[in-house]
Amino acid sequence: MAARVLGRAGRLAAVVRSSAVRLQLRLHGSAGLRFGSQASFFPPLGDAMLPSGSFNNHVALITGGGTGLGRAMTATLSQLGAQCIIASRKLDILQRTAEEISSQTGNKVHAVQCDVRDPQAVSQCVDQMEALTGLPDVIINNAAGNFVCPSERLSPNAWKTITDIVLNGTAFVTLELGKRLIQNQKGASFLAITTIYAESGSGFVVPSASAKAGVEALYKSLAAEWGRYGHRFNIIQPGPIRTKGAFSRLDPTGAFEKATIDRIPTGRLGTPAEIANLAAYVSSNYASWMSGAVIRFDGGEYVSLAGEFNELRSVTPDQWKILEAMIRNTKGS
Ligand SMILES: CCCCCCCCCCC/C=C\C=C\C(=O)SCCNC(=O)CCNC(=O)[C@H](O)C(C)(C)COP(=O)(O)OP(=O)(O)OC[C@H]1O[C@@H](n2cnc3c(N)ncnc32)[C@H](O)[C@@H]1OP(=O)(O)O
Ligand SMILES: NC(=O)C1=CN([C@@H]2O[C@H](COP(=O)(O)OP(=O)(O)OC[C@H]3O[C@@H](n4cnc5c(N)ncnc54)[C@H](OP(=O)(O)O)[C@@H]3O)[C@@H](O)[C@H]2O)C=CC1
Repeated sequence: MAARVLGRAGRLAAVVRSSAVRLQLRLHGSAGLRFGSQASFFPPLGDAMLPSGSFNNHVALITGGGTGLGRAMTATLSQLGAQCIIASRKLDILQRTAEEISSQTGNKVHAVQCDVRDPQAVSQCVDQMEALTGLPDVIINNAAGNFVCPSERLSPNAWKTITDIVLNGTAFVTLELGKRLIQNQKGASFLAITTIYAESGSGFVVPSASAKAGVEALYKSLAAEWGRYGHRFNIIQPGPIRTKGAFSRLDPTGAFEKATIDRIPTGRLGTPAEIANLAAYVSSNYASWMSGAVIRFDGGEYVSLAGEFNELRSVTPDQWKILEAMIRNTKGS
């Protein structure tokens, strides 16, 4: 009897061992489900989510509002009734965007040239804004600079350029407006756009990772300190959303796009309209109890990269039968 049981166990172990070799071969050949096919479960919606008029009589400043995600946020806020000011270095681009959005929504978008690295330029930009619209109700710190680069190739000026735009720029805009709003006893919503690797850090974008982490510390700190002046501070960490500015500097050949999509559990990149809806909600009076929040908006990419067993997604149901048998076969060993 014992010999029969041992014989059966031995045969099972042999089957399991040879199946395991086949399984390993197949895994190295990346068998299994294509993760990207899941996108059909998660179609993006493009229309504005909040009720029309949600930002009537509101003024919004969006840095980097001429392009990419900043442009999409400006379009949504403007559609919902806000008077917007967009600020960055390239006045021609700002003016084109402002005219296009104003003509679509019927609400005025103002273009103001400003390099956020220069505190004097920021102060002049706020002077200009005060004259045009008065102080803002909504501030979105969205302007950024970034490029992929091995850290051993970074010059001091490369480091300074990125950290000046991202951390110092955000601080200059936030402090200049904060002080004037406090003086005028006016409350406001501040939102910073960071990135998922502000939390984890990431090689090859080290100045950006360091500066974005600093922005998160700044916003969490001010959420605690300036609530007494009527100010809310929140953070959105976007995952990959195709914009010319980001993709041309982070994946210039396009070689990494497919692998990026494959690791996102919702099987696709985000869209500018989706983050614009989230930014509008966070900046609106519907979110008046939200402050100090860090909202990850990445289709699940962060947790997908973090979990060390997540690669097991490529194991097929048949392969699981084999793995399970192998694991059960360890009983008593
Ligand atoms: C596994 C790979 C996965 C790929 C995934 C696909 C994509 C995923 C997307 C996910 C995105 C996540 C986070 C995104 C964060 C972002 O912030 S994206 C926004 C990007 N947008 C911008 O950067 C717009 C603005 N950028 C610029 O204007 C410029 O790029 C710059 C350089 C930031 C600033 O311009 P400027 O002031 O004119 O500066 P320069 O004088 O040109 O340069 C200053 C110094 O920096 C050095 N430099 C510049 N470029 C590089 C480079 N590519 N490599 C190394 N060094 C560089 C330059 O030489 C200067 O230094 P020196 O004076 O010492 O020479
Ligand atoms: N797209 C993505 O996948 C992700 C984006 N993000 C973040 O989203 C935000 C928007 O990025 P995205 O729209 O993709 O990229 P863009 O390059 O389109 O946006 C960056 C904006 O910042 C402005 N800017 C750059 N330097 C300065 C400066 N010195 N002073 C003032 N404005 C400046 C640029 O305008 P100008 O050149 O006229 O100055 C531009 O409009 C950024 O904060 C980025 O870090 C985060 C994670 C993922």
